[in-house]
Amino acid sequence: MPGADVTFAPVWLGRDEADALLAALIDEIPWEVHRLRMFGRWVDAPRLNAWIGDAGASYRYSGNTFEPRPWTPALAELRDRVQLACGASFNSVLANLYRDGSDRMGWHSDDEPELGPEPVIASVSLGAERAFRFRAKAGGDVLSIELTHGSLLCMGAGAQRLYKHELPARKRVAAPRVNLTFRFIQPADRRHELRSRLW
Ligand SMILES: O=C(O)CCC(=O)C(=O)O
Ligand SMILES: [Fe+2]
Repeated sequence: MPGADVTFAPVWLGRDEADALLAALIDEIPWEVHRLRMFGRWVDAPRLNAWIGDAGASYRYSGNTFEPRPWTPALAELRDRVQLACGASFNSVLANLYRDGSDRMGWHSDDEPELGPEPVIASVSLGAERAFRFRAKAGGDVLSIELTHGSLLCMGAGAQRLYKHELPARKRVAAPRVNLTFRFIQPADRRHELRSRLW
């Protein structure tokens, strides 16, 4: 991917560990339906979500402000390992539960101001294998990769600034998939500093 620092480990977790983690997360995460503002209307997100993180790591997207829920035991342990693997620090995670192949996420970049100018975002996938697609904002071909059970995708510099990504529906899939995107939310005072530097 020209200009973007993206790495992918298809078998980051072994099968037994990935199976156990999938079951634990479906059970212990407080899943909810997030309502999103789209083209002036409020709609239910086509998946379940939870925003989890350190106190103060609140996140604004699609017309909402989400206050973080506390780390669960499995997520706190996983965060430490993801930090080592991707070489970055994370204070929060957006958890996505795709109940079956109809659940999906549309084209977007994770470029909200609280993520800072060149965020590192680490994405762990568990459960049903689904396609993940990148498209350069400048145009050109779509790049598709299969996000396997137990895989780790690190999206670094350039990935959000230059590209959009999506998780399209895959109707034949009946099994659930959990995806975790670990993020670093800039503290509120630092956000102010980042914004005022633009003026
Ligand atoms: O489910 C995925 O693999 C992608 C999730 C995603 O792009 C996000 O949470 O921002
Ligand atoms: Fe994303």
